[in-house]
Amino acid sequence: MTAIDARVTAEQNTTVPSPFPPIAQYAFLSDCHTGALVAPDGSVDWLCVPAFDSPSVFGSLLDREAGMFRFGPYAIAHPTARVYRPGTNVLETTWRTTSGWLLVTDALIIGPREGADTVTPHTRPPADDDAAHLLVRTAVCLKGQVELEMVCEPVFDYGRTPAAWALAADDPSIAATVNGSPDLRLRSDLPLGIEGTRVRGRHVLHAGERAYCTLSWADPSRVPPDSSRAHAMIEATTEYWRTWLAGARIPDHRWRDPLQRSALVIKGLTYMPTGATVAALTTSLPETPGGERNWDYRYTWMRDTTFTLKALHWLNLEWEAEEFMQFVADVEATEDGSLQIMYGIDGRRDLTESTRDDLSGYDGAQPVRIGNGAFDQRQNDVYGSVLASILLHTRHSRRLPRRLWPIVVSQAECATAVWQEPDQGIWEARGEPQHYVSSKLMCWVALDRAATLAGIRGDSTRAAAWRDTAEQIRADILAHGVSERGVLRQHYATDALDASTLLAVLFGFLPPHDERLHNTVEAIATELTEHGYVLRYRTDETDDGMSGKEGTFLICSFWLVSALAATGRLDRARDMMERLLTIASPLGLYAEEFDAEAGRHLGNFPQAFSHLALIEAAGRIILSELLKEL
Ligand SMILES: OC[C@H]1O[C@H](O[C@H]2O[C@H](CO)[C@@H](O)[C@H](O)[C@H]2O)[C@H](O)[C@@H](O)[C@@H]1O
Repeated sequence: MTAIDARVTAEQNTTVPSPFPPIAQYAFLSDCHTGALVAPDGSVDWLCVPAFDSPSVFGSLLDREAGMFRFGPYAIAHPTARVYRPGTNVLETTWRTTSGWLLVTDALIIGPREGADTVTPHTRPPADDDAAHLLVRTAVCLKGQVELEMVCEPVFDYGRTPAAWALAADDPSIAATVNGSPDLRLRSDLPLGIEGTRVRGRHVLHAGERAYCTLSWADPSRVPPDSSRAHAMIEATTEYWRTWLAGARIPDHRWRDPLQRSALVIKGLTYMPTGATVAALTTSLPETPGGERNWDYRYTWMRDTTFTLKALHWLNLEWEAEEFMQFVADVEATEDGSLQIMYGIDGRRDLTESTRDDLSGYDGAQPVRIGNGAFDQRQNDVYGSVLASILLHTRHSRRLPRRLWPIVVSQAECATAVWQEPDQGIWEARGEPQHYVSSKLMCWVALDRAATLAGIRGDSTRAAAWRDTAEQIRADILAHGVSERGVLRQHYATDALDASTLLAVLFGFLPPHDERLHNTVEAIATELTEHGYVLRYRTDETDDGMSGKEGTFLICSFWLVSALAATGRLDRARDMMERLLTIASPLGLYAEEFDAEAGRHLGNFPQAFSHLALIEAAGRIILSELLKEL
């Protein structure tokens, strides 16, 4: 049975339909300060303002009582079609009712203010002139007539504080919250009425007629006063995204659409004020349906972001690398000079985790976590991720910025100091520390890249010392990290497999023809897969401190594609890539995991990890195809 067949069967067998839409049914909007998830019925079920990691005002994603904002035809829940405007994060939803057709367009507004210079692909937008802190929703009746409904019911602080509204005394088309944090301002050309904690508007549109509503949480001067300005702002936002995307070098290939969508998702997960990226838009979408593997991903992991830069590099998008290097240069290291494994998007260090037991969780998956307890973990792969991206950036820009050299030195020293120590590993296991092979091989990456950087800087003493340490690490891994059958292990005390050892291929730890690499890739492809998709490890073989079985991990599946391509098995790589592309959400998005049994996405959404690995996998195959043609 294919994954799609399984999904159809699972849906047919469901007797009581869940009130929560499947994760993959959500559309993603972004203004590079925050993002929204729009359900198929036209309801914004997730929005945190003003920033990605702020408390939610619309939190129906995690509890049906925690706030929503619907704009669509009255009493109709299923749209006819949903698409992004090509090359943008602007959503268009088409509805067919018994009496007519309606088109709704949704965007979080981003781009230069009116009158400001147009943004060109490689020019940074003027400071804080990027997001209008405004959600704009427009509707046009395409045919016949349609009764349009708007219901706006925010609940502040993750569903804790219902909104109190007041209509503006001088303008009844404006409703503002009077107890909000921040204050919200709703404007529409529909007649507005306050019903307790919600504002509602309803109106019949005839063919050719338009309507709009906007919700703002900052500067009221940027709120469009009428439908035509609302429409113009959506056009400007469309232009903004297309202009940004035009700066990417995306090959003219059949995978152009998924590559573009992935680039737009990653850019949409970037917090423009600091250049940090969030790992995903959401918190606590479950990795195990109904289970406890629920995490808050609205933070910046050094690992995730540096992998992101590597992916953007494939698309020649270097501006983001420049921004993130500045973020790295600015963040505060810990006392021993090491970087934390993750930070807040504003660079803050304390991400203490708490649970919100008053929320039902997505489809009953509890707890809902705010903050992430992994923030002070020791994960020794981080130094390698950071140094690999500094080297990539240096090669691309043909210079090693002076401000980055102290980071090179401190990260190389940290890797030297810790590579022999056990850690929590790349998967942030909450069990006992172990000698994870992928952590050690990323320490090898750290010293290998640091040695190259020292050579570029002309520091031959450090270059030689770091090269020497890199060789010691390599020897240690080959002595203790390879099982008797010649496969890289998860950690030194087990023969269990772990998909993170595929990083040995991706970071060039051994030459591509090395037998141990081939054995590892084959073992993962055949023994660590479900329906052809890759698990990061088997939860029954690994103590990660959690209960419940999780889905297959999408980054690992794309890593396998990259590894197959890098080790010369191009046909298999291509086949697997095509299969992975078929399981994208209807709008081309990926969550963190895929439940291959039930054919559904699991975990936080959309997830940078999955999209960045898609870009690298596609890039490697396309490059190999080109090289073969030469
Ligand atoms: O599975 C346990 C851990 O899961 C999360 O970590 C995962 O997401 C991170 C962000 O994308 C990624 O960097 C890491 O490699 C993944 O394992 C969660 O954030 C952890 O707290 C949790 O222990």
